[in-house]
Amino acid sequence: MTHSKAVPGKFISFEGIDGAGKSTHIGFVADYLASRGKTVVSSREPGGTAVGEKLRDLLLHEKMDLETEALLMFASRREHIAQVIAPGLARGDWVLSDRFTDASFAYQGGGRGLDRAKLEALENWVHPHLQPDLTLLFDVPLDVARARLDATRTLDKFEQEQADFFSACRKEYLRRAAQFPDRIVVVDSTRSIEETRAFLAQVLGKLVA
Ligand SMILES: Nc1ncnc2c1ncn2[C@@H]1O[C@H](COP(=O)(O)OP(=O)(O)OP(=O)(O)O)[C@@H](O)[C@H]1O
Ligand SMILES: Cc1cn([C@H]2C[C@H](O)[C@@H](COP(=O)(O)O)O2)c(=O)[nH]c1=O
Repeated sequence: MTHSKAVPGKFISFEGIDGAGKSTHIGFVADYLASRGKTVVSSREPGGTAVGEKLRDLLLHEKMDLETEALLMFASRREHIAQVIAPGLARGDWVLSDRFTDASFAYQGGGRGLDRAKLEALENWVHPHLQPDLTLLFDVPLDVARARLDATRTLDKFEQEQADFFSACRKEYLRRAAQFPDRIVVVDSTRSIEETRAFLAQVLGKLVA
């Protein structure tokens, strides 16, 4: 339990560079948990609330100053915690979030080069006592992620970034996985969807037990 006050619910975040495959597996995780009697809330960042979805639209489509981008990510997060995450955990739900603060360290910190101390200050302000119970970091080489994205959709502002940007994001994600080994589980997302599901079931089995 990584919340300062004991809460009955659990919080799982899903991370990875764009195209790594995390969104594909959130539905599987939700079904797995529901089949074991858990009430599941699935959400995302930026977004997850009415205000957050408006911020998401700005963040994914408008060019802006790097610090504005970081601040808006944390503004969306603050609203998400207040409206969705904290109430869900207090009810005893299992809250699944497609991205959380590791993404700010990876993208605004690693990818864009924002000073890590500024991100830590924002983290300490916005959620001083809340961390996910488990973070699933979907990891793939850049070329695999890019091929998956190119095959599927029109690219947003972040997805249009170049390889060196994603390389720096991935490096920061993996650095954080090494820093927080008890929380972050690296998922080898080069494997097939079926193999990945089997691995996720093993990881979740330990948390549900
Ligand atoms: N293990 C896998 N093997 C092959 N294809 C996969 C695998 N996982 C996901 N895909 C495919 O890759 C594409 C991107 O997956 P997905 O949308 O889950 O990525 P994502 O990490 O959530 O990306 P984003 O962060 O940009 O939303 C989808 O078409 C999905 O079907
Ligand atoms: C939370 C968060 C997200 N981002 C970026 C990462 C992605 O490129 C987009 C979200 O799109 P997705 O398809 O829903 O994953 O936003 C970021 O840069 N910083 C953050 O804190």
